[in-house]
Amino acid sequence: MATKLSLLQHLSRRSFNGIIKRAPFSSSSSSSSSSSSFSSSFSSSSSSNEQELQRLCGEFLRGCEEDAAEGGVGSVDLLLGREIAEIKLNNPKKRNAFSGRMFLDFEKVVTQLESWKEGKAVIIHGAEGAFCSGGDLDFVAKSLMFPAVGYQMSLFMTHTLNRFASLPLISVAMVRGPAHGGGAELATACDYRIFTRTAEVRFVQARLAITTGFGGATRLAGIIGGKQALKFLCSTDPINMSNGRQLGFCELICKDAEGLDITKVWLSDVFFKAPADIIGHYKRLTRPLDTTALRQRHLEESETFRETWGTDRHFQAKADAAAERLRSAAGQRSPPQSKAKENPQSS
Ligand SMILES: C[C@@H](C(=O)O)C(=O)SCCNC(=O)CCNC(=O)[C@H](O)C(C)(C)COP(=O)(O)OP(=O)(O)OC[C@H]1O[C@@H](n2cnc3c(N)ncnc32)[C@H](O)[C@@H]1OP(=O)(O)O
Repeated sequence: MATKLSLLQHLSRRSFNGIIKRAPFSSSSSSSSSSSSFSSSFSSSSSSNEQELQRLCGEFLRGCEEDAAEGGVGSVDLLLGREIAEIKLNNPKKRNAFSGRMFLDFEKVVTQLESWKEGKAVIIHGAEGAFCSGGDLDFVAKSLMFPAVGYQMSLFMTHTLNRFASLPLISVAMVRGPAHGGGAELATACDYRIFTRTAEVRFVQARLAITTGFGGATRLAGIIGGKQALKFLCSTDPINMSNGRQLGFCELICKDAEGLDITKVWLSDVFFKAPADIIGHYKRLTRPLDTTALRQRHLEESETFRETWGTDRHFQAKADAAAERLRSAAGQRSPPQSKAKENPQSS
């Protein structure tokens, strides 16, 4: 097994050599469609750190562009309404997992929202009965299983989610179905969460022998407190309709079919008496006092992620999790009588 794992890692490294060797990202380069807008929201420290962040994020995006050029699946769609924008994660065959193309799309959507002046709120949701199952495991296996590249992904997503969280809009994650791994982290980047009855937020990273990569641990602790966050991150237990409100993680629970409508009504009832610019001011005035410490913690989270990502232990845990999913899918498919035969006392 060890040889197999090392070989896989070697292959992953090779596939990213091209990306790592390419010319460093520069914010002035206009050739790359994705390199448009890294504002300075990640770190308030020196400009050389800022440049390094931009370089690493740019390298990650160029890898995503390659995936998109090779026909990578899925999209992140933006619908601008009069007061509310909707971001739809759209990769339903993979439970809206994030492909390279979707990482690219997401960054573009955040850039577009940064210049949307009329809006009051943004709702993020997933297509067809799921919120988001984290990173696309096929894209991850093909391209990312190398600590340096995992680190790029982590910096990129943390930075982009910080930009998203800083928008002068009320943000809501409308969670229907699974929000696992990076999907759970995405839900923590919103001001509020509304659950449907099937919502299941699970930080499954510990089972994969990795830590959170998109700033989710820091954010979860900010939402439900450090003591509770520690429990859900280590146990990988779900946050769902039975504990979500009590934890202060979600505001409301509604039927699956009504999720979007209820979210819009709730936004309008609670927030929309205020004009858009006043909402923007209050978003700014209610942000955490010590953003420098927060950013520092996010950087620490990305560095911890790099230590755990792409190790033999991670490969093994990922393979075990995949085998477990196959076993449980096969179990669900087997007819009830054969189960009864295996365990005659079960009826
Ligand atoms: C980036 C990293 C981070 O946090 O930093 C992460 O995100 S780590 C976390 C990475 N994510 C995960 O480990 C979640 C893996 N997925 C699951 O546990 C499960 O699929 C659930 C999300 C609970 C959904 O279960 P459910 O029974 O509803 O559906 P299912 O398992 O039959 O999945 C339907 C189809 O979607 C695919 N599928 C599901 N999740 C996927 C993913 N993340 N990447 C690629 N494909 C995925 C399945 O392989 C299957 O494909 P076929 O129809 O072809 O069989």
